[in-house]
Amino acid sequence: MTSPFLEVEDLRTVFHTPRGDVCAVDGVSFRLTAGETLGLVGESGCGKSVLGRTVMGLVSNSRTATVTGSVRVGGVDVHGLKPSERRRLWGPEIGMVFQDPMTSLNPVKRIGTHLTETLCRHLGCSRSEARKRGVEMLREVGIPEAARRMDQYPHELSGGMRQRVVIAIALACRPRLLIADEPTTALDVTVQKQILDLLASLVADRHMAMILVSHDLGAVAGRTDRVQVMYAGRTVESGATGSVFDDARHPYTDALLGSIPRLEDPPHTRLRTIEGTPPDMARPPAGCRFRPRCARAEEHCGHVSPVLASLPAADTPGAGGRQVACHYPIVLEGATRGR
Ligand SMILES: Nc1ncnc2c1ncn2[C@@H]1O[C@H](COP(=O)(O)OP(=O)(O)OP(=O)(O)O)[C@@H](O)[C@H]1O
Repeated sequence: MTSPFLEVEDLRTVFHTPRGDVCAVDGVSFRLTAGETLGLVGESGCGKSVLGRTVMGLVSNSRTATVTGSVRVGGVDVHGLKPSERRRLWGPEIGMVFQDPMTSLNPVKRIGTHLTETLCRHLGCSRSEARKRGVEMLREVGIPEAARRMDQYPHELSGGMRQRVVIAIALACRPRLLIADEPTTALDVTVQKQILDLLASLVADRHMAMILVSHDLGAVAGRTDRVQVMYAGRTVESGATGSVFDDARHPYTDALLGSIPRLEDPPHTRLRTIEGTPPDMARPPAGCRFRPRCARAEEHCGHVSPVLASLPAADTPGAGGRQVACHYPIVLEGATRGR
């Protein structure tokens, strides 16, 4: 079996705020091998971005945050490193693409400067070599007239082109892991698919591992091998993407999937919505955090937190590794377990 390139074990990220401690990521674990892609999904505020940033080491132990558990990248404990050592992982080991390309690009620097600075700093290229490689990278991410674009400023490019530049920068040092945090949220809907498909094909060509963070289930469907559904800082369900989407077991996953409009639905079909709002993370409810919004909840759910447990292989034919954290998971018709 291939050893995992990324190992996240029982990761907890707690922010110390004036309102009290906010446990944004609460005991999350997963592993990724080279060439494997993971979708992290859930509603706004469930901890997806904080998880991505903690994996990268952008959030670490400080006066305002406490990180426990472990993140190992290529066997190296990210949070055991000094800040300067951690920064050396960014580029050659881990690349990151954020939501809004304008926050990643410096508006007063030319596109070429962004790329050549990254290549010179991390790979020790000469300026002419870095420029040559920069042009190649822009071509690889589908930017026409790449040489001319090198001399332009970010504002001279469309939003989609800017995000392609950010992807080129993130991949310039050939990282082994890419974390893409809502990479298309700020883009026009017609450009979103192009960028997601570009990311998926680059990651496959380079046999990289990728974490695709998204609130949009459609974005991760068909573009990730596995999916991890998060609710209020915790993993509520995980497994092979197709298996989770076809056969959701957690009531939250089921509700999320039910809120996606489908072309085959008759006209005027009402979309299902999830009643209520996610909990205040400074004061999460006791027991199962989804209980106040869950139609299947029993009294017990308000007292005891469900643990993330593996489903029996016989219960999920053809889809090993399914896990769910629910006292009363949805069961297939004809099954004897649950309700
Ligand atoms: N620096 C911080 N200090 C205090 N709380 C924070 C900080 N960063 C994030 N949080 C809180 O952590 C929780 C998780 O935030 P996070 O940004 O990870 O959510 P998300 O699932 O990525 O949502 P979105 O899709 O809206 O970005 C939220 O309650 C948020 O308010």
